[in-house]
Amino acid sequence: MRYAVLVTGPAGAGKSTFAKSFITHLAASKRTGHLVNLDPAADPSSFEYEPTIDIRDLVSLEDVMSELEYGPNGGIVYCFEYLLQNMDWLEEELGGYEDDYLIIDCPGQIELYTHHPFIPTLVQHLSRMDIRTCATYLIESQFMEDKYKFFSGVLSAMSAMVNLEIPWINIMSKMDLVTSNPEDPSGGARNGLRRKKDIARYLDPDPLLIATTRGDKSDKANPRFHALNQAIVQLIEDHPLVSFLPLDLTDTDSLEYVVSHIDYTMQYGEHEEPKEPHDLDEGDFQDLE
Ligand SMILES: Nc1nc2c(ncn2[C@@H]2O[C@H](COP(=O)(O)OP(=O)(O)OP(=O)(O)O)[C@@H](O)[C@H]2O)c(=O)[nH]1
Ligand SMILES: [Mg+2]
Repeated sequence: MRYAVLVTGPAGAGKSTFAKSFITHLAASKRTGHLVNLDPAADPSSFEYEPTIDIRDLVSLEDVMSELEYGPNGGIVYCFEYLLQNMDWLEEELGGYEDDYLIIDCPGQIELYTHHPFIPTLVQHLSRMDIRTCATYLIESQFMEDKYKFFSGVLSAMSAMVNLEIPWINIMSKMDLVTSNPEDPSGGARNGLRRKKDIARYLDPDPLLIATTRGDKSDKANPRFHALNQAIVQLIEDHPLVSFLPLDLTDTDSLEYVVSHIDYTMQYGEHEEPKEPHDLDEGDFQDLE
């Protein structure tokens, strides 16, 4: 059985950093993971881990920009379209990895998740290849500093996930930036997240956070804005699809918690046979003699 974890989310959410930490964590637990880079704009010098499969071997953003005169954003969309037309390339690249865990680092372009069928199409191909897939959608903790930004993140997560027929996990990344640090003079109060309870209202989004309170100036200034907020509150209340797992990469337990959720949603290991002693090389015993 093969497994794949798609790492998606808006630009700069910490996808590549999470993917790297994930691989490191698997290696430390003696599990084999492979990094698949699907970001045609990734900077090769930033790879701490050489990806096993790299979209840039198929199509490079630089070439698309110089030869087809695309800008960087249209260029990425073009690269992804090209990938979907050449899925046999990916199938071939993926062919040789049995019993493995693939971590697929995706680009941060929001269009790829909201108005193109890229991820659903990719997911269909993966399931045709008998790869059990789960998706993660990261948004960064700084989004919690601004209620409106946060809810636009929630809505983007919702719009990205509704079309998918695979398990989906939302992750609030960079939690190390919000834990109230005793050395921070504001004690985390700067972003209004002093108390655990406040954070909980974001991780399990409480739509009342954006319900306009009476006496709020914006309420008087623009009644339409108020009506829109009410509609969004209603939408989130009626469809509580989105909640976030906090991820603090400076804390191994936090990463382990997220990984165990991912394993669980994919029912990882359910089909694994216990390893027989003959799976070990004879050489393994020589040291014991
Ligand atoms: N404090 C903190 N910073 C982080 C964390 N994860 C990522 N960053 C920083 O956030 C920035 C973006 O991280 P990336 O991992 O490149 O984000 P990405 O989602 O892959 O970005 P794109 O591929 O450009 O969309 C970098 O400067 C990282 O060092 C984290 O857990 N904590
Ligand atoms: Mg990245």
